[in-house]
Amino acid sequence: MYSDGVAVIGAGAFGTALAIAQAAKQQNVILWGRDPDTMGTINALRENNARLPGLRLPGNITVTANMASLHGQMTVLLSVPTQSLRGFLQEHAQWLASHMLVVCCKGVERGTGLLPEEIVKSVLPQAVTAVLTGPSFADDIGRGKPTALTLATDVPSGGELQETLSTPTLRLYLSDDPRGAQLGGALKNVVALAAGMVIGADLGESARAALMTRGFAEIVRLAQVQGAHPETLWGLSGFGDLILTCSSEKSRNFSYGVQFAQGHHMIDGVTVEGVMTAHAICEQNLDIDLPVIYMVSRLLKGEVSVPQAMETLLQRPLKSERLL
Ligand SMILES: NC(=O)C1=CN([C@@H]2O[C@H](COP(=O)(O)OP(=O)(O)OC[C@H]3O[C@@H](n4cnc5c(N)ncnc54)[C@H](OP(=O)(O)O)[C@@H]3O)[C@@H](O)[C@H]2O)C=CC1
Ligand SMILES: O=C(CO)COP(=O)(O)O
Repeated sequence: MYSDGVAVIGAGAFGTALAIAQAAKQQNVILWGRDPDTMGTINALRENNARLPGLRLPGNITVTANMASLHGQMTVLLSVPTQSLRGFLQEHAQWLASHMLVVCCKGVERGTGLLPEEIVKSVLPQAVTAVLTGPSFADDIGRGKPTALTLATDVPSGGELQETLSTPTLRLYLSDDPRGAQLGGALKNVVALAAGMVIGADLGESARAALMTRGFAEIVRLAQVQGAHPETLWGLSGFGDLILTCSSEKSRNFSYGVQFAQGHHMIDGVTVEGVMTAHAICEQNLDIDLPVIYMVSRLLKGEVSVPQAMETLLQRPLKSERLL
């Protein structure tokens, strides 16, 4: 089942890295991107110099902008930004029906509050799906540095998929909680924005640790209310990814937060998933205590400054340190 190879959809940094990693294992890998000129350049250079410079694409990666290259029953890794996922699926639904669709993006859709796998199911109700998430920078994965991720799925063939996608350096742990895994991956980006703002505003590393911990409490709280298993969040897709993203300037979410606090804005065209995810959570008007997540959305909208946000958070009534 799904033994006709691996295709990666989205020739951004992550999609390119996943294709390179899979090329170490699979005989043939397809890397699909929407723009024929861009894909032509990537193919000619055998490098995605715009999104993942310095990494060579092995010869067994077919670089294409043609969805007809997908064939048989493939394992398809969906690596387009969350807010673009629905548009992509609607445009290309006819090519996707027979394949196992593995969602690799991290976020919550604005307007619907849906997680990526739910977006897939809303466009393609019959789709067989899984979620690949956890702590991993594209550059690390592309360079074959050791990485451990969560593969979360309800399908009985999850173990087979785990075998298919694991490589000697990419170690996948199986989970039966796609919802929890996706909430961890989406919400850690919002906390990473906040952590970046703390560092950018020179509020100190102690403040960052406090924010990460209380942000994690919010992630677990929200995930539990939304039907996830709290222990999923203690794993790679939650706690693991939170640590990575809040502590490295390689993270675009963290870096965006740093620059935001210093009055700069990152260039257009850079994927910073936490921005839309923060707003997507807020617009759901959930009856859950989420002070950090809500504050990030207000900061990004310009409703409060970083010093005002910190003062507001510090002045909240004192409480017990219960996680849930
Ligand atoms: N980079 C990383 O280290 C990691 C990223 N991720 C996740 O992977 C997802 C993708 O991120 P990443 O690859 O880094 O982002 P990038 O900004 O590097 O690339 C995004 C890619 O998506 C393409 N794209 C955007 N909209 C569409 C669309 N409607 N149809 C087809 N392609 C589209 C863009 O094409 P174009 O160039 O034409 O605009 C671009 O190639 C995100 O959800 C991110 O959170 C997860 C783990 C690690
Ligand atoms: O998801 C990631 C690491 O696991 C990548 O983080 P950024 O999107 O912030 O770069």
